[in-house]
Amino acid sequence: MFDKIVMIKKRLKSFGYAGKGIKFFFVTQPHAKVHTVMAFMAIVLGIGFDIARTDWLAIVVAIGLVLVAETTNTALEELVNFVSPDYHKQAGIVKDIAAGAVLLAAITALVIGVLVFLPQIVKLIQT
Ligand SMILES: Nc1ncnc2c1ncn2[C@@H]1O[C@H](COP(=O)(O)OP(=O)(O)OP(=O)(O)O)[C@@H](O)[C@H]1O
Repeated sequence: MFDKIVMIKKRLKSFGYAGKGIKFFFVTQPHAKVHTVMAFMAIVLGIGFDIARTDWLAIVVAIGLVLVAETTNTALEELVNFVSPDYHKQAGIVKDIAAGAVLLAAITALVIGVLVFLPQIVKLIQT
């Protein structure tokens, strides 16, 4: 019983650390604000067009994918800045690849957004 309480406390502490990381991301990264606005717009459009459940799944995955890529990119940038504050070719490659991952996620999200909302917008224009 006591062991279980200790384990639950440890889990809760881990959530706290993760929350600190997410807070750092949203407070320090200008890109976080851009993604938040984009996600908000997608949610408003989804509600406005009353999109299907499967479309909501795609939108939620797209938003999550971009946020996961951006937070991971931020973590890698912090790590690189810590271990290699001076110019180093490999440090640059790590940052470039992490930035590339964000770009890939953003392009995927854009394609999902077009696939979900473009037919709705065309329908709206035609009516
Ligand atoms: N220590 C380094 N050594 C070599 N090249 C680096 C180093 N730091 C940054 N670079 C190069 O400069 C680019 C931009 O790095 P920077 O840290 O400014 O990232 P950023 O994408 O502008 O991040 P942000 O604006 O979110 O802080 C990297 O993608 C990399 O090519």
